[in-house]
Amino acid sequence: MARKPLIAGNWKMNLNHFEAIALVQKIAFSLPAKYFDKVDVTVIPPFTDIRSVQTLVEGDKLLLTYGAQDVSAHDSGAYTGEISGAMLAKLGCTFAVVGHSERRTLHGESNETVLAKTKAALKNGLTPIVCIGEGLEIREAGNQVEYNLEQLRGSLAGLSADEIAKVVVAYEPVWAIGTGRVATPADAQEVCKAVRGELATLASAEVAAGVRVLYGGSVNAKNVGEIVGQSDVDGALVGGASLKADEFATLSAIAAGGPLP
Ligand SMILES: O=C[C@H](O)COP(=O)(O)O
Repeated sequence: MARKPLIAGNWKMNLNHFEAIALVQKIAFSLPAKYFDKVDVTVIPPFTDIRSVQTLVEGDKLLLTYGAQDVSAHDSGAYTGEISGAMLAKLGCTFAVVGHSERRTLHGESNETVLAKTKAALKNGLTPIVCIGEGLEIREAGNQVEYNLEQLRGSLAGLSADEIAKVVVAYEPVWAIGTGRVATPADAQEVCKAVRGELATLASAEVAAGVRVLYGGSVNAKNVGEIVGQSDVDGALVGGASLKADEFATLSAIAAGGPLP
């Protein structure tokens, strides 16, 4: 099954809502409609920017989508600082990132938490981008496939095949995030292929063939072509390079198969 590539720009804790508007305007200017037949492009700003991005995207009928960097596992109530899936859906979000390694490491999120957030996203019609990824020690010991599949099983445990069909998986080796040390295309393919195999076991071969599996970790305009050229890599979760309009538009165009903007 042909899977449309997805380029998701995770801004992390960068850019206020004025800067968000400027960046989205520049990206949209560089990526006219023809690209969107071949690639889905989404931006994942901080929560405080989402309303401004919504106004711009809806007002100017832009074809890029947007999402959130996290979602609460809870529906509503006394959860200070949390943002619910219903709130994000009301803001027109398409995606919610769950289980990013920075949440797992810095905020102690377990697979159980990630699973609860994945369910909350699905319940509210958001597409969860479920992140998995090994640290350097695991990679150096050669246990990356086993480790990632365990995270995947834990993060999707008990979901139905229909639910799994609605998920995007992002493989992000922790040692490649923000370090400039990108995994080789073969490294990315190895784990993404194993992820697809595991999805076939968890759901079905048909579902696995339709789920988009992204790679993330120091992706930029120079390396994206080779990475998304791998048969089981369906796009990228981009951090640093998503903050530069020209570079993000260029790497999105490359994922679309060109031409360069
Ligand atoms: O979510 C994005 C990833 O953490 C990758 O970040 P990076 O492209 O800055 O390495």
